[in-house]
Amino acid sequence: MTDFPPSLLILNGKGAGEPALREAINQLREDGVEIHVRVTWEKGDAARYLDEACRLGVATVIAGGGDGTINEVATAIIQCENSYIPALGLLPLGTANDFATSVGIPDELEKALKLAIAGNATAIDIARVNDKTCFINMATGGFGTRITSETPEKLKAALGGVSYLIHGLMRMDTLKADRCEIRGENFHWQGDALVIGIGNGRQAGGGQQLCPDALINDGLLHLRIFTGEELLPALFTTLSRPEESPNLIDGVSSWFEITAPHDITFNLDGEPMSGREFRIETLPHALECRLPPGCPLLR
Ligand SMILES: Nc1ncnc2c1ncn2[C@@H]1O[C@H](COP(=O)(O)OP(=O)(O)OP(=O)(O)O)[C@@H](O)[C@H]1O
Ligand SMILES: [Mg+2]
Repeated sequence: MTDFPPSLLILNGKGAGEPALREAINQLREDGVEIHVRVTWEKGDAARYLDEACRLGVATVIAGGGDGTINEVATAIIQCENSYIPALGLLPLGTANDFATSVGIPDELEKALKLAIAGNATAIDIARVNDKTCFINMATGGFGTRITSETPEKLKAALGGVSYLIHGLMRMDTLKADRCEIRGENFHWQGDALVIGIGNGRQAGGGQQLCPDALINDGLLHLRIFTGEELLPALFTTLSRPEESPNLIDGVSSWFEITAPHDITFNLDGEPMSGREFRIETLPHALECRLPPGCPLLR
């Protein structure tokens, strides 16, 4: 175990109190593994800790948290100007953990931690929105957006991924289609959208497979639009039997442009961003990530 390369774990403060994690870290250290731990309090902390990781020269920066934490660490990695850039490791400690779940990170904390430190580093894509904000997993707009961005923190903590769906059902009064226009390579669509999913990864909102064929290292984004003509019934048949639904529009492109006459809120890995114009593009092979063998999201 002593030949494990050094790493720095960036732990989201929300999940830092876990005694099993302390135990697992202590065990690794006893086995001679060099592992630094830093805890975040607010947005921006992950980027500051990445600077420290570079100074320490660690091989891996582990994102300990949910999709939002992975997003912050991955964004900091691709913006890093150091000559040696650490790989990303994943330790799922969030609510939905959609990215980590879909790439096959083990549930068991100790196994996930070992994989994060010593797994094979593979180049993966990231998506960038309006030349600035990134997402590594999914951007969801419309109804799904409201589900995630309005789920109260406490409910999230108590119910895990399921709370996204329950909260969405409680807030059916907010269900409303958004008119928009979407362009991509060989793609153009205009109409009323209920949910828009744009995926580098496949699932969002606690297990909803919005882009079931997406791969994270193919340089492409997968788009799925749930059209709004039939509102609620459409959404439920679509989520349960996607292959039979007349309410789905799919597209694949390395970029998409979305414009709307009213503000759309997109959730980028679970963190909201509003506007009327979005240009989303992939940055192919922008960072290295330690993934399990046979990861289903690699081509
Ligand atoms: N100590 C802290 N307490 C509360 N929030 C924090 C803390 N540190 C960071 N954050 C914020 O937590 C958010 C990211 O949370 P994250 O996505 O990792 O967990 P989650 O939302 O519970 O899980 P998931 O996205 O997988 O459902 C970011 O907005 C970040 O700024
Ligand atoms: Mg989150």
